[in-house]
Amino acid sequence: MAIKVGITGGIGSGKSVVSRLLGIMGIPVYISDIEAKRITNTDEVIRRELCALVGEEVFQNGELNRPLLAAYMFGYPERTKEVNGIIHPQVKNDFRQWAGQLSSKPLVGMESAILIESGFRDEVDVLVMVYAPLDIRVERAMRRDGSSRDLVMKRIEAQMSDEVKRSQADFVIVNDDETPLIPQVLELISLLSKNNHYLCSAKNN
Ligand SMILES: CC(C)(COP(=O)(O)OP(=O)(O)OC[C@H]1O[C@@H](n2cnc3c(N)ncnc32)[C@H](O)[C@@H]1O)[C@@H](O)C(=O)NCCC(=O)NCCS
Ligand SMILES: Nc1ncnc2c1ncn2[C@@H]1O[C@H](COP(=O)(O)OP(=O)(O)OP(=O)(O)O)[C@@H](O)[C@H]1O
Repeated sequence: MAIKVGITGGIGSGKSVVSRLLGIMGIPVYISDIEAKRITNTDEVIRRELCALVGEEVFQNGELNRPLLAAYMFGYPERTKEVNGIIHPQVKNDFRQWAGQLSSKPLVGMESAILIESGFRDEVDVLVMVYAPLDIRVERAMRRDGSSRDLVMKRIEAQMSDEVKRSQADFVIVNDDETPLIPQVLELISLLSKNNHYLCSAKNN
């Protein structure tokens, strides 16, 4: 049975970078943002419920109108809760199926900015928080998405505070543009893979 590692952290903290490093090290990672988008575009129940909540225009030419949904929900906590309530249960089912197919792997990951808020804490065995100071996160997200500060701040307000995230995490990876990132990821992997041996002995083959 694979050990399931949750990777969380606020927008711009560097979860995707950490997930990419894990991927390079042979650890499959379920990227919730990507999978949530795929599921939202293909699941008929989600489509029907989102149309009923937001309006038919939330899908355009069969595809989710992301800027429209983002404008509808971010900045309105009640709306965010309703949208999450439509999408997240399906993501949870999908993650379970995905992880089930990879049960022979020693480690698998699940990345989500809102892993705890969406009720995924119990789906993972170990929770890692990727931390970066707020000002750095905002600058990174603005640069990456070409977004305004206001848009980034609205998303941050829809996410749990770093303090609460940290209190639920087992490990913290600091990604503050100063602390070297790769040694932390390597140490995490080696800690979680104590009984796994990837390297073959040259003598015994
Ligand atoms: C609102 C949507 C359409 C906006 O799409 P867009 O391409 O602009 O953003 P993207 O999905 O790449 O998300 C970027 C970042 O926004 C933040 N974010 C996304 N969804 C949420 C949310 N429901 N609550 C808080 N923060 C969120 C995360 O930090 C995320 O990494 C999209 O984020 C979405 O469908 N969200 C609902 C599904 C969801 O909760 N996804 C998050 C993981 S399950
Ligand atoms: N250590 C780093 N050095 C240089 N750039 C970095 C570093 N960490 C992150 N970045 C850059 O900052 C931006 C945000 O990082 P990333 O996409 O990994 O954040 P995230 O936590 O996945 O955010 P989101 O919640 O929006 O998905 C990206 O453009 C990424 O390349």
